[in-house]
Amino acid sequence: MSAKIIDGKAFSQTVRDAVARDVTTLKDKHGITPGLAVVIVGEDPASQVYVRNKVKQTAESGMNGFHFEMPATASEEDVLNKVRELNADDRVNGILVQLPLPKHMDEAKVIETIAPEKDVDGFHVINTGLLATGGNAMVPCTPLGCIMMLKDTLGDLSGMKAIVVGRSNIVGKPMAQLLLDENCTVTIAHSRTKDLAAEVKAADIVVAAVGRPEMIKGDWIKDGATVIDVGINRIPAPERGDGKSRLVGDVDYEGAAQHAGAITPVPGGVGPMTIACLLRNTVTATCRQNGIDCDTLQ
Ligand SMILES: Nc1nc2c(c(=O)[nH]1)N[C@@H](CN(C=O)c1ccc(C(=O)N[C@@H](CCC(=O)O)C(=O)O)cc1)CN2
Repeated sequence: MSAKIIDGKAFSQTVRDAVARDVTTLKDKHGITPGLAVVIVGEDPASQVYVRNKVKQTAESGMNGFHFEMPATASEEDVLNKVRELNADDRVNGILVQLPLPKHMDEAKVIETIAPEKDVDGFHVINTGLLATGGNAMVPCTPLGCIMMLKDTLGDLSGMKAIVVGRSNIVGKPMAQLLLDENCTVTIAHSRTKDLAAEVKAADIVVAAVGRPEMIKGDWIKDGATVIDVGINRIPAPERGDGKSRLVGDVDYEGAAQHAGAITPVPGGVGPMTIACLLRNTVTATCRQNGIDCDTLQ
């Protein structure tokens, strides 16, 4: 068996095109230009790349972008004050503080300071609570992108067995919730799970979000299963001979592609969908703040 490759780069472009159309309608019919504020603290090189892409794609979609860079030496209070200022700014519909934050800051405190209706990351406890109880939540971008790819690939997910490997607040837990909302039978696996191979083998849908390079082996995958690899791990690549590293996911891609029906690559799978969904969430937040039904925009 050779798996269909789920092209997150191409899919994210269709999401961004739809967002750009919605932004045009918001401007033309409602006189509103959505605004997204991105705050980065410190100089983590990967975060800088992600934020640069967010800022660029915000502008390309026709939204207003507000970009704030703070030094790693900034105090927690400086960051909280920036968030408070953005909460009060009517031009700003969405606020995102890039993670991870420097070690001396309490990430939860920063996230809980963002106004829940502007929390386009969906990390605020109000939004995680709404997601868990079937309310009108802002849904975290990476799980949202994963569920969109799964529905696009498989259609109705109802009754399927899904496993989420990883239980982080920003990916694993909301992912499991979204799969449950699609009527999947969901297992959440983690470092203490016994016989992970057998648990994965039973699943029609495997979402790997464990943060360990190629931990999920190819022969664990059930024939025909759909594999969504959230991992982005940079590992040494001596075979390149140029001293550079390479990116791999949490799944042994070559092995898994022999068994899976469909699989996301790394790079070019889940990653690009994360930023597209951030833009989608900013439009959603703008609509909700202005009493507009988002479904009427297209
Ligand atoms: N406030 C947030 N912080 C972080 C989030 C988040 O959703 N909100 N997620 C990640 C980082 N992230 C977005 O912020 C992100 C990660 C990866 C990609 C991506 O497109 N990856 C590419 C590969 C990029 C590379 O070469 O390194 C891919 O997978 O094709 C986009 C966004 C943590 N922080």
